[in-house]
Amino acid sequence: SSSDLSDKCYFDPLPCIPPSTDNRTIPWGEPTIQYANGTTCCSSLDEVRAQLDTIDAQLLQLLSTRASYVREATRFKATSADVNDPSRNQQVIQGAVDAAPSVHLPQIVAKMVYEGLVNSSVLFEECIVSAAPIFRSYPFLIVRKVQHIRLFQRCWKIKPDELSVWYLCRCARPRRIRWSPGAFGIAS
Ligand SMILES: C=C(O[C@@H]1C=C(C(=O)O)C=C[C@H]1O)C(=O)O
Repeated sequence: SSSDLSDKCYFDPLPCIPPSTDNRTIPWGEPTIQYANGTTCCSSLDEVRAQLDTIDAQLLQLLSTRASYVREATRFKATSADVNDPSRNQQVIQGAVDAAPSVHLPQIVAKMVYEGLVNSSVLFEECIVSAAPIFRSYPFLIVRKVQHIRLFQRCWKIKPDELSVWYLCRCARPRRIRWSPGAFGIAS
């Protein structure tokens, strides 16, 4: 029956079915969504799209949360070459494809959405890693002249606004040495 054939649309690979040339009278068939209270959906394309818009907004929120963890993953990767983990990508995609039938999700949707998810996440992570400043921390830095700060910056690729770097400020009184955290360029 036609129901047997549409069941196959939930599995990858999709069945080879010759394209239909029928010109149907719409809406055809019966509503395929049943709510717990016994009512059904949907009676118009607008009603379908209103539901899709609500679901897409929920997906967007979940994708945002996922992206924040994807970003967090970069903190455990030393180089941009470490970002892409093909075996983990495959595990994530295959896990979704395998679980799809249990939640009545077409496997082709699971496969392509999760492929897009991991591939785009890798691009996002590569951008984050490339944009991140090189961060080195030092216990202290003895500085008497602004030129020395500039030299240190050049040698160690330290940015002047990195608060982890402290400068030692020698004050007017000899032997009295004061520790000050702060931005470069204002030391004497
Ligand atoms: C998030 C990670 O980085 C990449 C992105 C992945 C994802 O979006 O699930 C999986 C593996 C990595 O290619 C990770 O290593 O877990």
